[in-house]
Amino acid sequence: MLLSQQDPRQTSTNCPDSSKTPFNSLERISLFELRLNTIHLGRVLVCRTISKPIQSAAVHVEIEDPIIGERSSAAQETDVTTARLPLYNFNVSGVLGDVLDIGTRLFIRKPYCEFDAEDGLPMLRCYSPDDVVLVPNEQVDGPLLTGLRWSNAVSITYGPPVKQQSRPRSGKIDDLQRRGNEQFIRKEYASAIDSYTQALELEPDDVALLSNRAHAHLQLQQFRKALQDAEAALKLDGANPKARFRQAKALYAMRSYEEAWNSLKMLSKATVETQELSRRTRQRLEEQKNGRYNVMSILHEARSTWPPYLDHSDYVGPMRVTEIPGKGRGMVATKEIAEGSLLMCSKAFAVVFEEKSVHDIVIKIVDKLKKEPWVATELYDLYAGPNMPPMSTNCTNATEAAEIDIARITNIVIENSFTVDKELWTPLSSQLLPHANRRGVLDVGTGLWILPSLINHSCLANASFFNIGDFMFIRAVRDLNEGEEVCVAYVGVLDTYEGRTKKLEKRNFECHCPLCDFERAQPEATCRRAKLLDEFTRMRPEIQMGNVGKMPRLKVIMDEIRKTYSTASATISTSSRRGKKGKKKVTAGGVATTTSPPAMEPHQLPIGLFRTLSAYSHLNACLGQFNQAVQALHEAFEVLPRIAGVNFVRVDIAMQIGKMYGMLNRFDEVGRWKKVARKEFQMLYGEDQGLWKEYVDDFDVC
Ligand SMILES: C[S@@+](CC[C@H](N)C(=O)[O-])C[C@H]1O[C@@H](n2cnc3c(N)ncnc32)[C@H](O)[C@@H]1O
Repeated sequence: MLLSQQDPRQTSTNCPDSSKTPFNSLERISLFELRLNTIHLGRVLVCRTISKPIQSAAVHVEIEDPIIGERSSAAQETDVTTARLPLYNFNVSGVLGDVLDIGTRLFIRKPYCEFDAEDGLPMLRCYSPDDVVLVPNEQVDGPLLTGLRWSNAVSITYGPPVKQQSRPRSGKIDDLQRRGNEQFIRKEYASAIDSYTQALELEPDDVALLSNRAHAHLQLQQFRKALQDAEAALKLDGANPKARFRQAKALYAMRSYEEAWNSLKMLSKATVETQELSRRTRQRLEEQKNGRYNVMSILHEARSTWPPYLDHSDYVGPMRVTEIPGKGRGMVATKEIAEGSLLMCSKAFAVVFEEKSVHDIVIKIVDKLKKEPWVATELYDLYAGPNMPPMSTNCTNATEAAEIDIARITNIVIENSFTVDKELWTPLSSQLLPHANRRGVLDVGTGLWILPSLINHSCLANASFFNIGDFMFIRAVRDLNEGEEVCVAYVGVLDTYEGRTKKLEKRNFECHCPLCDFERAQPEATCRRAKLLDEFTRMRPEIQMGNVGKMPRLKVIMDEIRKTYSTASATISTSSRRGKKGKKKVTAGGVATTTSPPAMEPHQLPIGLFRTLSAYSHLNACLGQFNQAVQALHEAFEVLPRIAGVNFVRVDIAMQIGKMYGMLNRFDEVGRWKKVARKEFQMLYGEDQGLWKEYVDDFDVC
């Protein structure tokens, strides 16, 4: 509404006016023309209500202007001006909702408009009930109504009531409907559905029954059935607002946001419920189309909801599913993708938030299949292990039961599920870094996500994932070439070759990432390194406690690990240079089969040194030898390139280096390393300022 600011309580005209002045002698004014804080004497506002009235200190209702003149039907919906109207001293004999039903036309004398003290939005005021007249529905014409048309938002036919052509409803149907309604109010939704169904058997074309049954299905989260009923009702009466709203609600719940939006557009935006659903639908479309998520607010949402099942859209970046030789299906980039880009956001198919057995999530999935049988198609399409060939099912009908194959579901969970964290910062850093002890060990659960399940593993993964509640976000941690395979890490790269291989063996495959191939080709050096790291692992608790007596042995272990790499690199081609990008192997099908190469060749990545360097830095810091401590951290940062799965460690290390420089009064370096940490952080979580601040505050506390 366009409003011009004037002095409070100013009158717009000197024209004498009283509550007795006949309406027909007043000049009509539109909402659009109203000036702020002005009593428009001699004027009358003709409008109609577009929401149900709410009774508090005043009766509150929303109104809209009529459409004046010829305008296209597309313009009608968007050009209509609406406003809020509190009616004080408005005494009603009878049910308020009946007296002031949606679509009631009002004449308002001396309209006055001001800003609401609470929310600062403009609204109309009407203190005297004599200044408001309700125009009966039957009255079509009259001087003030001449030439007025209304928007399509509220579909009401004005004029004398049309004689119903349809045959009268039998008393039995009325009884069944009443029973259904009572059951609905008692939240006995299944029984209500039963009653409406019995009534519909007698009268299949009853709009109210279909719409009510849709409502009951919505309560039971039987969205497809709700949609079927709402659509059947709309076929009989396309202007039925309840059926339309239920159609939109079902479509929203089924994550068909575009269709939900189209449905909402056909409906009045007047009610609070409709407006709220429209707002949420627009947000979901923005997320789905542009991958724009407010991560911080999603985090707040997850922290204030239990269980944190969140209401957000899925997003898929420039990637496609394709066959990857030796790996089954996988995902590849369809164009060059910059590091830090969001690749995917996905809502879990099923999730348990506490540490529970596989059985618990299987039960959840079975429940879901019973409620929404059509989701079986995407579930059974997932990899179910080497001994279970793919199963195709095409369960599209809401009433059709999905085949419940417990053995297959169990296998699918084992092969595809991800661990679920309750908080964002992974516990990995607190295990590795003695200084970093933030939120402690996190409660973990298990989740199954459909599209992320098609992403294969690499120890040198280029995509990292994290979850907030039941939402998974996946980002590229390095630049990706077009056609390059997108991989996440199923196991941590800081584990030894043997450790990683054993874990992957359980999943029935052997990893052929450049690091695994390199370590496999150097069995002696790899085995020696594993033994040294084993010894280090045993010493680590004491190192973490600050036992500086362990320093000499730690130094020996570190030097020995360093040697295992120099032996290996002497026997491996030394043609690759530091910083050189790896080459893609392109198959006949044109698909790159390598994962994104890290900045260095594997034998130049002495990743196994990382943990000892970090521990060595810690002991030096305990001795107050900050120069040596910071030097070791620098090396730790160098030996661990940006690899998904452990990249949070780089954020931590960069922060540690900054902190250490602070001890040395090198404040220029403090700022520089904070920037480095910020960049690493953005690779994982995007550019959310609030999230970064929370992390920094957390870090400063420890
Ligand atoms: C979560 S699924 C990944 C999608 C799967 N490739 C598919 O076709 O549905 C995990 C399975 O994919 C295969 N896989 C994943 N990463 C692999 C890799 N690096 N090398 C070989 N097979 C791999 C293994 O069979 C593994 O058990």
